[in-house]
Amino acid sequence: MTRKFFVGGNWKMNGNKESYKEIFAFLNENLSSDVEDVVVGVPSIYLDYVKNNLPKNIALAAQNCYKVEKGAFTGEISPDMIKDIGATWVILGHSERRNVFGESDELVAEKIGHSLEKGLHVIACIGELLSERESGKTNEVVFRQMNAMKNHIKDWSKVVIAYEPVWAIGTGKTATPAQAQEVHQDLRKWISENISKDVAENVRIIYGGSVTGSNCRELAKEKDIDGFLVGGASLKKEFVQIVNARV
Ligand SMILES: O=C[C@H](O)COP(=O)(O)O
Repeated sequence: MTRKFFVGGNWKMNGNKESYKEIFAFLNENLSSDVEDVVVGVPSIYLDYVKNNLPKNIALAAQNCYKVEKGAFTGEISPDMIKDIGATWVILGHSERRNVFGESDELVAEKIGHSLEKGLHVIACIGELLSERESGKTNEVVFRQMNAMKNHIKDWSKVVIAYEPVWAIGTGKTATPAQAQEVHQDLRKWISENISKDVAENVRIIYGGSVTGSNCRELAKEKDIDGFLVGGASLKKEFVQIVNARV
């Protein structure tokens, strides 16, 4: 198994040019120059600014995009635009897009398909609500979300799957390592049976939901957890500890 550890920081709708300077400073000072596969997801209006100030070994992601090349879609951005400013990743299907903005499984899947066709790498997010977990539907929900994506993804090598239980996002209630591992393992089995053994073996499945400097090492010990998607803690110095969780 040679899956490379992957850490994404999702800044969500936080910060401004001034506050980002602190983030650039702690990344520049504390992140080893040979880190690989660290990506930050930035509000679209700041992508260009962050691109020009971020350490060069950290890749840049948009937090969303639309499913077509161009046109009359006020307020949207396209994968071509994301690439044009030098970003190489996009986060799609985040639970806030699904649950606050009502994005369906199908829309998320179409956005993923179009982004991949345009040459972006995708962090594809899935995860269940608390009510779904409590009624024993976790696997049903994440498999349904995966199934919608499956029909739109030809090249899985450019996809990282982020399993983010919605009840753990921004709540301080992290899934236990065992809870997260169980879903990651079930996802890998589903991928093996429904996509291919090769994809199941190689695709990175990262965990998101209240990951911090203090809980990241225990989570990172689990064999099917290949990294993290970090919200709140990605704006703080402890992000560096999370990047180094397996070092
Ligand atoms: O994209 C990141 C996730 O929503 C996790 O956010 P959080 O670390 O603030 O819980």
